[in-house]
Amino acid sequence: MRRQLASYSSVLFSTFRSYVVPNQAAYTLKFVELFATEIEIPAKGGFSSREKVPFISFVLGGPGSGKGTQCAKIAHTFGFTHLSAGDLLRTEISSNSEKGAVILETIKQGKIVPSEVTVDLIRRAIESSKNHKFLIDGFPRSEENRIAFEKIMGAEPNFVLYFDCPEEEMVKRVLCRNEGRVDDNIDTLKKRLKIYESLNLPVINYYLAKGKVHKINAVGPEEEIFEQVRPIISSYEGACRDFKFSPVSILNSLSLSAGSVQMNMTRVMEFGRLFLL
Ligand SMILES: Nc1ncnc2c1ncn2[C@@H]1O[C@H](COP(=O)(O)OP(=O)(O)O)[C@@H](O)[C@H]1O
Ligand SMILES: O=c1ccn([C@@H]2O[C@H](COP(=O)(O)OP(=O)(O)O)[C@@H](O)[C@H]2O)c(=O)[nH]1
Ligand SMILES: [Mg+2]
Repeated sequence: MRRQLASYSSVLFSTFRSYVVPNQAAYTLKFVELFATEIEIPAKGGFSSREKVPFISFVLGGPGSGKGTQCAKIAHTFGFTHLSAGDLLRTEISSNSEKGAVILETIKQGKIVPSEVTVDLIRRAIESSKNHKFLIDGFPRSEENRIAFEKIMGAEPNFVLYFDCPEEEMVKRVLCRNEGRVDDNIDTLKKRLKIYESLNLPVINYYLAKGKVHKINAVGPEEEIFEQVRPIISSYEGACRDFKFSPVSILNSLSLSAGSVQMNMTRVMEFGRLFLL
């Protein structure tokens, strides 16, 4: 069972407010103690207060549904950083690293690269960016991917865009894509479509049940599809702008597992300070 700290917020706020404040330092200390009794500091991962608190959208849909095309438009119009998991993996292949050979073989077979490899590439890309709002395109591709991301990053997406496209249309687009990709051929595509149905749709359903998914009809001219996307992204603009420094963002970025509540202590301190200053 997983819980988000945000769900504790009302309890925490009321508990927090109930303290009498003789001075700020004592107040902060009490606040930290309040958390310290129930937290476990993760060995790695998560974002410290000195780092950014990322505002994250996962962008999902089958191969050829138009994720990359629409992400480019969103990034251009709204200033998101577009992180395509597939592109990150392809860059790793080009670097001729040991991992690259394994990734290439996996992609050729239309299979999913081990989660820790992909999450690590995404984490590095987020951490090395000056931006704080990200589109993560084509990830997570399986429940295992999703769970690994949430565990390693200590964060859930703020929302999910889902490009819903009939298989026939996806096949037509991928086979015409002409980007020289090793996996854009009918044999690999058939495997990718099967994996999409069996492993990726459950991720979309998971976030649907959490009310985080915006479903887009991906058939039609690119510009018309973007007109469906535009108001959705606009609706998050205020939240994005304020997100970086708001206490809610800090809460939202902390994902807690029952039994092993995980949190970065420095973020607790930051949270306390936000209330006191
Ligand atoms: N709305 C659309 N109608 C027709 N073709 C499209 C549309 N959107 C994207 N494409 C084309 O389809 C192919 C797949 O699009 P892409 O954005 O790469 O999808 P994905 O990242 O989901 O695999 C590309 O060649 C792209 O130019
Ligand atoms: O999180 C990811 C993203 C991609 N891939 C691999 O990379 C391929 C291409 O992914 P991409 O997102 O570029 O394909 P698209 O859906 O855009 O056609 C996939 O079929 C997988 O083999 C993966 O293993 N994990
Ligand atoms: Mg793509």
